[in-house]
Amino acid sequence: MSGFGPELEVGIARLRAEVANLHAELRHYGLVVWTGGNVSGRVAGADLFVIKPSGVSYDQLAPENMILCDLDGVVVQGTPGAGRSPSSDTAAHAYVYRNMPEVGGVVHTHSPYAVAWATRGEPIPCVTTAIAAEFGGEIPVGPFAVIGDDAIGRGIVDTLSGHRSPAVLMQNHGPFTIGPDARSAVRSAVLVEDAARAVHLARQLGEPIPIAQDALDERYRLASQLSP
Ligand SMILES: O=C(CO)[C@@H](O)[C@H](O)COP(=O)(O)O
Repeated sequence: MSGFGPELEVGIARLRAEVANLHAELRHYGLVVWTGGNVSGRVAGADLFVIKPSGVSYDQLAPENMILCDLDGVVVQGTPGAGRSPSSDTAAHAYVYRNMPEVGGVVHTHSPYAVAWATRGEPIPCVTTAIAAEFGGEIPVGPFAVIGDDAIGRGIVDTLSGHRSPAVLMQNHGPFTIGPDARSAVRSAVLVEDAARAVHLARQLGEPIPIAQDALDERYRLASQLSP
């Protein structure tokens, strides 16, 4: 126990298990290789989040080695997993949690089709009903930014604030997704790769047909109503 009070301890323990398990989904859908990529989740009722350790094999990820951080990305000492460094993208996740209070989960992957679009700095156009439903329009591109300070987080927040899309393609890097919880952010990470692949394939055949704005809006509205 780390002195947070019993209710918070239970919440943190549940989130550790959820975040650890969700990493298996990244592998299941082929979104990551080696130790790249990361999932985090905000602790309900506290200025804390849980994220994976850096450089640890996916096979070894477990609730007890997930790392608890404050919203500045500083590891909470004396908690399980605190002996390791948190994922190298921790500062970006922390920036998002600090600046987007509605966000409860953040995911980053190097899923190959989405990375390919990111290398071109080209938004993925909304040319399927699946893209309209999940992203409500094109999937935007964020600025080029390197790891080390708040630049990646700022790029995510600046691009996604007020945008329907829960996904941004950070230029020359890859997709970051957000959601009300970690599972939703993982779902968007899966769907952004699916969109990137489908539109890439469509372009091999010619120029995809755009969806009329009113039809796109209606599809998004319906999907938002049905969304769990
Ligand atoms: O793209 C990057 C770095 O921005 C990440 O995907 C890292 O590859 C994550 O690795 P860990 O530090 O989490 O092991």
